[in-house]
Amino acid sequence: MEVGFLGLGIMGKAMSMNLLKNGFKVTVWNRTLSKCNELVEFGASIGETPAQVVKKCRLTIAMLSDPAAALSVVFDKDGVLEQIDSGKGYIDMSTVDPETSSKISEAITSKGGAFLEAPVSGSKQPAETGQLVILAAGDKGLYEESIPAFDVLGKKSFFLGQVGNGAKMKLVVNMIMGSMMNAFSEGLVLSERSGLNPHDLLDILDLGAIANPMFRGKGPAMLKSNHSPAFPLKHQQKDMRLALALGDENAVSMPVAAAANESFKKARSMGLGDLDFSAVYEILKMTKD
Ligand SMILES: NC(=O)C1=CN([C@@H]2O[C@H](COP(=O)(O)OP(=O)(O)OC[C@H]3O[C@@H](n4cnc5c(N)ncnc54)[C@H](OP(=O)(O)O)[C@@H]3O)[C@@H](O)[C@H]2O)C=CC1
Ligand SMILES: O=CCCC(=O)O
Repeated sequence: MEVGFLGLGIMGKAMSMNLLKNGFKVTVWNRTLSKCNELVEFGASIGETPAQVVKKCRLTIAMLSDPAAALSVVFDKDGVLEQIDSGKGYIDMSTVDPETSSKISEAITSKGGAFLEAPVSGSKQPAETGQLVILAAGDKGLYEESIPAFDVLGKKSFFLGQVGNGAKMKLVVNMIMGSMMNAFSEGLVLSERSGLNPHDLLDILDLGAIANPMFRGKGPAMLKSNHSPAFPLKHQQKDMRLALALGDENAVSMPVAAAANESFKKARSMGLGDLDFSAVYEILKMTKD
């Protein structure tokens, strides 16, 4: 199957590589076109614009940084809208808010195309090994047609109904994750400052009711101040902001998430946005009496 792929950042590169390795023909585009070269070495073709990719492929997947990028790739000159038509599908796997997703959906479907939002849970390594969790919503027919690709990209796909539900689910999950990362970081700092060995804390957490892959996977690197980016902090802060807006719309009080968002914002303002979101630990560590 010929698949187009727009956006070759941390996630898009790993996902498109996975499709190539599993026998899909892939045509890639990235705003910084030089990032396509590595994929070409593995057999990908290059589309010079999003429109060219859509013209060539029946299915096009996008994995872009944020709502502004997702909208730009669809609506700007040489964008997806110029070539989408009936018989073609567009799948946006970026993490965006439901309003952005709905805007894109309306534009695509008004030109006869099919649209699916399909944000993912899971980071760089699950993207490399095809272990993502796919949170799809929108056109059911396109979802079914996309299952061979989703089976390569993920370990499980959910179809959540109408457009917006995938985006909302993803924001809820990441809101919880961002809050957990803050609580975890505070716990590491508290253990160190109160004279405990934080490595003992990691071992104890891992044996108890709140053991989880995030603490297990990131804890040891955090204690070495290694925040090599798997999930950039700037994207986690974007997700907290979008989740808080969803909370506003639904009159849900979220003081824990709001506090976590402040920590991520502070970390961004200190230039840590391109590091892993675990770097929020560094700003909590800086707080002194
Ligand atoms: N990293 C992770 O663990 C996960 C990330 N996500 C979500 O997936 C999406 C991608 O994340 P990730 O790969 O980490 O992000 P990166 O920052 O590594 O990549 C972002 C991509 O978006 C492109 N881009 C940014 N702005 C624009 C624009 N205005 N027009 C066109 N392209 C643009 C970048 O192009 P260029 O190379 O030119 O800068 C790049 O291809 C985000 O929505 C993120 O929240 C979801 C699950 C996990
Ligand atoms: O959006 C990013 C999610 C990262 C993860 O699920 O580990």
